[in-house]
Amino acid sequence: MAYFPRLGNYMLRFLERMRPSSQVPAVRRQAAAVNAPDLARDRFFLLELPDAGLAHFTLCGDYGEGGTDWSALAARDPRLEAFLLAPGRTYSLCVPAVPGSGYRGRILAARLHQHLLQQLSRDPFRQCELRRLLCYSPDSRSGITEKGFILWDPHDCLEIQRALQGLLFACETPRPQMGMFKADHSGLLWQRLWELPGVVGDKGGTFRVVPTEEPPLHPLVPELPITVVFPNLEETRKVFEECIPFIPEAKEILNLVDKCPKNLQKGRFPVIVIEGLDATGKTTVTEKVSKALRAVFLKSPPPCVSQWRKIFDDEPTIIRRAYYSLGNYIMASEIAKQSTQAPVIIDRYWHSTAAYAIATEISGLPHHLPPAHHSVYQWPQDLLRPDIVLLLTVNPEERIHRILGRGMHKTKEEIELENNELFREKVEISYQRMENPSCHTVDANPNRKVVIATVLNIIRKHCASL
Ligand SMILES: Nc1ncnc2c1ncn2[C@@H]1O[C@H](COP(=O)(O)OP(=O)(O)O)[C@@H](O)[C@H]1O
Ligand SMILES: Nc1ccn([C@H]2C[C@H](O)[C@@H](COP(=O)(O)OP(=O)(O)O)O2)c(=O)n1
Repeated sequence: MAYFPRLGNYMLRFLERMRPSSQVPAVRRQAAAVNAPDLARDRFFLLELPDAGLAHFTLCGDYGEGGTDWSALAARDPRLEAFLLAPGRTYSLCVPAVPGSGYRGRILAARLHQHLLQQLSRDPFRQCELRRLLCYSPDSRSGITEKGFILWDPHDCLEIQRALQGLLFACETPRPQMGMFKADHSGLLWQRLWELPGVVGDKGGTFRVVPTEEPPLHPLVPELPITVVFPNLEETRKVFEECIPFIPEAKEILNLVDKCPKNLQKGRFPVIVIEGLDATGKTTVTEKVSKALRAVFLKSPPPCVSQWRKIFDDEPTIIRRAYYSLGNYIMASEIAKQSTQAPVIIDRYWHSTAAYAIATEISGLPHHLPPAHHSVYQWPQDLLRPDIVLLLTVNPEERIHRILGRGMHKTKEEIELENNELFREKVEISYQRMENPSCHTVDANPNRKVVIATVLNIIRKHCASL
């Protein structure tokens, strides 16, 4: 018992009980046939497959009541089976929602999810493959989503099972729910939920994994405005207030927000935003263009909050995105002030906050992103608007060439961007769907001189005073 010496024999006996039998017990299947099993209609799951496709399934309770959709029970999805029944052992882990507690519950669940992610990225789990799992209600109005993982251990080590047990025991209630997948003698896929001894309310059981159709909208889309793309300052503020007990810097940032004047007005000079993925040339362009236009150059997040950036970058997305969002509101008061004196050029603003948040949150392929004109692509009503936003785009090879040429320390997100062409595509599509103001796309592949001339040309055409 390398991991949990205190649990001793008790744990060993428990683990022994949890090792699955080679077949789903016949009595269960018989009971299912007699008692007319019901699909667990309130819990659907979404699994991100290795090719970034999404597979959806639900669980069929073996003692359910009500109408039985036998055709659905017989349904099979070869992609799901290939992944969940790969040689070795596949586990599922889902962080339960904290019911009825608003942002507080979401933040607690997000922190537990982040904690599990950190643990599952360490030894002994390094030998395993980890994928995103989402539990959702098929009725998007009624349900709160729960995030989790699928963990594939290609070697089916007892050490991994023990370590997972330890993770569960170490979590406070409500504990994550764990299960593992198994084929019966006819190759049908089942999930067996783990039952924790001594924990009231933890139900085990074996359930048929039934593939379901992809819903018209990615299940996370309806809740984006309360999870990562907050529609206004008041909502963002609420998230940060809940963070104060465990991140004291949240209070300092809220104090800065409170010092900003209300009902900001832009000055008479134009406000220009330069957007784009990392290494598309934003810094190069903003520096040269601000010189040419004698403009004030601003970078977001602003210096008064960027000292805490690392702290918030390490937090779950709900907190991280609230940090960048508040940074924009603080930035707005500087824009209002400076634009009374001179043109203002800004390296990133709201469009970065929204585009990165959407692309990170929505798993799968570009067609899973929220459809064009969705509310998450709209500029917040209470945030000072720029006059023009330019989006620099370069092809993936050129961008990687520039990143390598720069040779600087790369952030986790930059590495992900390099490795993950799909993520890059999703950020860029999200940028291009932004509205009021939308982005003017600039081909930034040519040499610096050409790109700067193009940018100046667009700005001068758009802003008559320049
Ligand atoms: N048009 C261009 N052609 C070639 N290299 C460029 C061009 N624009 C910028 N670079 C180089 O690419 C790298 C990334 O540019 P940078 O302005 O820092 O991008 P960002 O601010 O978008 O991350 C830098 O080394 C920069 O000198
Ligand atoms: N206003 C802003 C600015 C940055 N962000 C986020 C979006 C990405 O996660 C990172 C990118 O910032 P980073 O400083 O790495 O980008 P550049 O180096 O300027 O290309 O910050 C944001 O959400 N809102």
